[in-house]
Formats: sequence, structure tokens, C-alpha cells
Amino acid sequence: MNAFSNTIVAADRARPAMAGGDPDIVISADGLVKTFNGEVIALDRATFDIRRGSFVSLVGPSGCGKSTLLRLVAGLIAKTGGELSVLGHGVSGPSSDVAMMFQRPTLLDWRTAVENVLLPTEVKRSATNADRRRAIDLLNLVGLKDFAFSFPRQLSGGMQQRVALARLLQTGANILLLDEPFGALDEFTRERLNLELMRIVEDVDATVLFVTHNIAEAIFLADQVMVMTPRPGRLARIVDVPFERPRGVELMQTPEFNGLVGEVRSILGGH
Ligand SMILES: Nc1ncnc2c1ncn2[C@@H]1O[C@H](COP(=O)(O)OP(=O)(O)OP(=O)(O)O)[C@@H](O)[C@H]1O
Repeated sequence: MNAFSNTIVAADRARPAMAGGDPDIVISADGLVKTFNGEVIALDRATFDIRRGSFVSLVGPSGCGKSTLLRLVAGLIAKTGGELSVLGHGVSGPSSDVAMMFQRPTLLDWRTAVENVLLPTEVKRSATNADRRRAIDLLNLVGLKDFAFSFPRQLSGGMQQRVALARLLQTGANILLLDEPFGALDEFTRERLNLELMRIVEDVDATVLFVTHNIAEAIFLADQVMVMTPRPGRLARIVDVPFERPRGVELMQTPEFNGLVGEVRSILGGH
């Protein structure tokens, strides 16, 4: 089957089922607009629905509004126009249902890995023994079983991002916003972490929005790819990714996979 036949023209399609009416829709945007200083249109009328448990990649060149879209969903910045809801409620600020991770791990140097993972809990209240056990379990989950009591300076860049991922999961949020989380790492480490990320989000049953510049990475990880184009930032198309899970790196060598990469590239090239 031609994967392109699965695409939806996001900008022009009719309004999908409203978030309030469909409990499976966890993030819903309708004509969402964000301008900065009244002139830069960072996001121009984006309309989309994201289903519970799906992994959605956002791909596009620098400045097309990917981070802006994530920050809007996280409630870190306010929309200029249109509608945006998370779990059926309009977004008016940060929420405990949503957690965000960035390209840099931003760990506290003077705290061990497990103490860093416990931070989101300690911001709210004193950590209990159960919290501590959970933090250690999460470090196991991200492959850092033997490094719970290491300090950030004793960890590689990839290991530090694993700690940041465990800290993200410690929040208990099941909508995870990942802004190029492995973008600063070498290609080999990045590929390994991507594979583990897929396993982990299935394990914790999260809904994920994942920003990347890399088309192959976007497709490999996702159920849907939101293809964005710049000046103004637009959601050009939402592409369904038809490949079964679990997926292995050999998928990337197949003609079907490379066909889909070509389709996404041509959407980006046409703008
Ligand atoms: N706080 C801000 N003030 C003014 N303009 C901003 C601000 N944040 C983003 N912009 C502008 O909005 C547009 C979209 O930026 P955004 O960071 O969302 O893009 P992006 O696709 O994430 O880019 P990159 O891939 O380089 O991170 C850009 O033109 C950017 O300059």
C-alpha cells in the first residue's frame, strides 16, 4: 500500500471529533495560533487531534513552530487565538498531566542520579521511601541500574539524558512532550536511546509528542508524523505511519520505510 494514501490534509480537513466528546482524544487543537510581538506568526491555525497512547512526531526545519507548539501544549506560553485543550480542558497553564523534556538534561550537579529523579516529587512534598523506590525502579527502566548513586559529572551525555527521562517519568504525567531529547548526542547513542524510548513509553502507556529535525527518526518512532513548514509556522500535513510494532532498526532499510521518508521530504520540499 502506498503510505501516502494514509495522509490527512491537516490544515484543510473538516473539524474532527471534539475533545470533550471523545475520551480517546487527549490533545485537541482547532485553528490554534501563536504570534510573538504581534508580528512573528510562530504557529498559524493548526488543527489536529492526538489520541491517547499514540506517539506523534513533529518534524520540520528550524523556525517552523515545533517548540512553540510543545510549549503551548505544556501551558508554558499562552495561545494568541483558536482552541487548545488537553484531556478535554482548555489549557490555561502548566498541568500535572503534562511533562516536558529538553535537549539538555539540566541535572543538578550536586545531587546523585536518584536525587535528581526525585526532584519533581520534592518540589511538591517530602519524598517517601516509596518515592525513592519508584525513582530507583525508573532508573532501572532507563538502563541505569548501577548508577543511581552517581553524580552527573560521572555520567556520559547519553546517561545524563536517561536520568532526565527517568525524572520525566517520576512526575507521573502520562502526556510527555519531548523537544529533541537526544539531539545533542552522537548518532549511535541516539539510535539506541530511541529504541529504548519506544519500549519505555509502551511500558508506561504514555501519549508522546516528540520534536525532531530528522525525518527518518520521526517516522521510525511514531504512529503519526506532524509535518511542519516555516514562515509562517504551519502544520502542513499529518502522515500516518503504518508499520507494525515492535519495530527494529532493520525497518529503516526497507523500501516502504524509505518511500515514506521520501513522501515527508517532498511535503517539506514543496514549501
Ligand atoms: N519568545 C519568542 N519571542 C519572539 N519570537 C519567538 C519566540 N519564540 C519563538 N519565536 C519565533 O517563532 C518562530 C518559531 O519558533 P520555534 O522555536 O517554535 O521553532 P522550531 O521549529 O522549534 O525551531 P528549532 O527547530 O530551531 O528549535 C521562529 O520564527 C522564532 O524566531
